[in-house]
Amino acid sequence: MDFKKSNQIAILGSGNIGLSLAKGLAQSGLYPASSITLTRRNIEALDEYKFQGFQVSADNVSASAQADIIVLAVLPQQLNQVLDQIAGQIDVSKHLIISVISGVSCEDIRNRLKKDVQVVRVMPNTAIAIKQSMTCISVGNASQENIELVKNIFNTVGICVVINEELMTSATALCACGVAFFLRSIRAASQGGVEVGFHAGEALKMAAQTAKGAADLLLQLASHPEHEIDKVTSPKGCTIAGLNEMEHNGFSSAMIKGIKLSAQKAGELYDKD
Ligand SMILES: NC(=O)C1=CN([C@@H]2O[C@H](COP(=O)(O)OP(=O)(O)OC[C@H]3O[C@@H](n4cnc5c(N)ncnc54)[C@H](OP(=O)(O)O)[C@@H]3O)[C@@H](O)[C@H]2O)C=CC1
Ligand SMILES: O=C(O)[C@@H]1CCC=N1
Repeated sequence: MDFKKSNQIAILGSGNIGLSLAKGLAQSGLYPASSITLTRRNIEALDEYKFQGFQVSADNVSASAQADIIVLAVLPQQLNQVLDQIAGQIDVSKHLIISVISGVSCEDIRNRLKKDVQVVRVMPNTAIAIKQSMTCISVGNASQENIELVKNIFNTVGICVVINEELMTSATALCACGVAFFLRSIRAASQGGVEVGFHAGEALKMAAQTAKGAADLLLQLASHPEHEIDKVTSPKGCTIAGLNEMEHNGFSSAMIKGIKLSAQKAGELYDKD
């Protein structure tokens, strides 16, 4: 029997990232909707997912008892209550816990559960819904078999890398918050496009495809951004005029400072007590 497909997953906290993960997993075919239980307190908000074949529940305890993999996807400030609820159901010989929660270490989770259960920390982004996530994983105390299982899951819904746990808050800023940062820059480009003559809808589509092409130049050619920029900037041309104007206004500096602040904030989201 295929080990992975035999697993049941419970996603405790089915909000933005929990549902994005559920969609990506179901789309990938690795876990059918029927093998995924989605929980939240307001389950009426999950009606659409119930209709699609996911199991939905407001009961974290029974969802955890039935699952092999428990995904923690509530806000950091909601975590302790959930851990206290499910602690009694955790079976260290069966359960694997995957936490997507920012700023909470694997050790924090084990300490709260008072159990030496296997905990892996992952940082996906919302592009997981379309199998395009950049996901960072820190393996905690997981067995090699479970590490391979988690890597397989997150490689199926995007690309994953294993990193040291102390870099997880940095990964949160760069890769998870990063979706918002790049989206805002695409939105700003489209607003510039409107200023120079395009309707909003067409400007957004043109800006998004341009951003996608630029990213693919780096990913597909393993190229450096400045190398590709040099090819665009004709001498005395309009690209360098626009680019330098952006830099005079702090374009790179704003992105760097924003990522630094996000990473710092990511480390301050959880109150252990
Ligand atoms: N959004 C993102 O892009 C990413 C978020 N993260 C992390 O994922 C976590 C969730 O973030 P996000 O999805 O944005 O937040 P959301 O607020 O969208 O989702 C949290 C969900 O948890 C549910 N919830 C709250 N309390 C409970 C409970 N006791 N039992 C079950 N469900 C509960 C809420 O629903 P209800 O109120 O109905 O219970 C809500 O749907 C955070 O820790 C964040 O740091 C990580 C990577 C990316
Ligand atoms: O904004 C947040 O706190 C969460 C963590 C990463 C993305 N969203």
